[in-house]
Amino acid sequence: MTTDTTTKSAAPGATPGEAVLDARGVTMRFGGLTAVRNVDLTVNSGEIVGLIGPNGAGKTTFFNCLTGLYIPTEGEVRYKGTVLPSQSFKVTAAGVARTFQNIRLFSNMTVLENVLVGRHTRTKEGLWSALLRGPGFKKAEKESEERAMELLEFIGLAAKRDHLARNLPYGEQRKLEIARALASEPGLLLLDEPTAGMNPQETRATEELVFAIRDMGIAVLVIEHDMRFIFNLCDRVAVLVQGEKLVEGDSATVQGDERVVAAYLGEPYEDAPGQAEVTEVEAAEAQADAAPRKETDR
Ligand SMILES: Nc1ncnc2c1ncn2[C@@H]1O[C@H](COP(=O)(O)OP(=O)(O)OP(=O)(O)O)[C@@H](O)[C@H]1O
Repeated sequence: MTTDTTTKSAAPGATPGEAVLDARGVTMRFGGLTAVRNVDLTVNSGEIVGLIGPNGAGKTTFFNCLTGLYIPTEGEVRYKGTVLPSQSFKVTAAGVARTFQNIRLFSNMTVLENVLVGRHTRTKEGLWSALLRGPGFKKAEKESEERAMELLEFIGLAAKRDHLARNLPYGEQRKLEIARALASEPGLLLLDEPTAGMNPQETRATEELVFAIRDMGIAVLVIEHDMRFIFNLCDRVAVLVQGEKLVEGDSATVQGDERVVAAYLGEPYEDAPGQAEVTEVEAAEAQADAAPRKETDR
């Protein structure tokens, strides 16, 4: 594989407690369907924030708006005070990394190579330098490999550095995705259902891993359906229902909120959308399903 180079830093670090992510009024429409409506969300440095909601609530769409996969129809997303660019590789270079709901590894590359790929936004050697493999390139390549190995040690996959990604058990593939995201040296990590398909033991290990990532100084925003995982892990939890933020608060507040229970059980709650709005959304969804979808992770 080609790579690399000298480490470049992302945006300067946020002061403890300052907003790392500040999303304001984010709205995403697909034709007549409003998948995300006027959502505000902040993630402060040192925080782990959870984003929950029933299926189809707009969680992944919101993530896609934060990471440049979608350009929000309305609203603004700032990372450490600066408006994020609208292309995903620039968002990663700015300091926001993510994993996907469906694992997206380079399955025919080794574990180490997958992590090295994640470092490309932090390297600055040009094409000629890489082709000529001069001393600058070799030094940078060595540094990059050392950093990749540190990350593999951190997530517990160093012994499998030369295994093909596709031969790893499912839980380890998910860990490798996290290591690859960390390789871009982010200040904010977005995890989309990191424990999907994991057994309880793997889920507990992932919980520990996310705490360790937070302790490294990386703020975390996580989508997850596993409520025990979310409520153990998160300093704050926001609940999306039908594209809107219904509630936000600490775990106890959210768990005790009857509107959240109602949203999950499908029961009506005060100010719930009326039947006319529900019918409108269903019609728009049917129309969106019939239309060709953009080639993204959904
Ligand atoms: N590219 C797209 N084009 C049209 N509609 C879309 C697109 N992506 C998502 N949607 C619609 O937007 C709504 C929100 O979907 P989204 O995947 O963001 O929800 P989610 O909360 O992540 O769901 P889940 O928990 O099932 O993953 C759904 O009605 C979905 O069908």
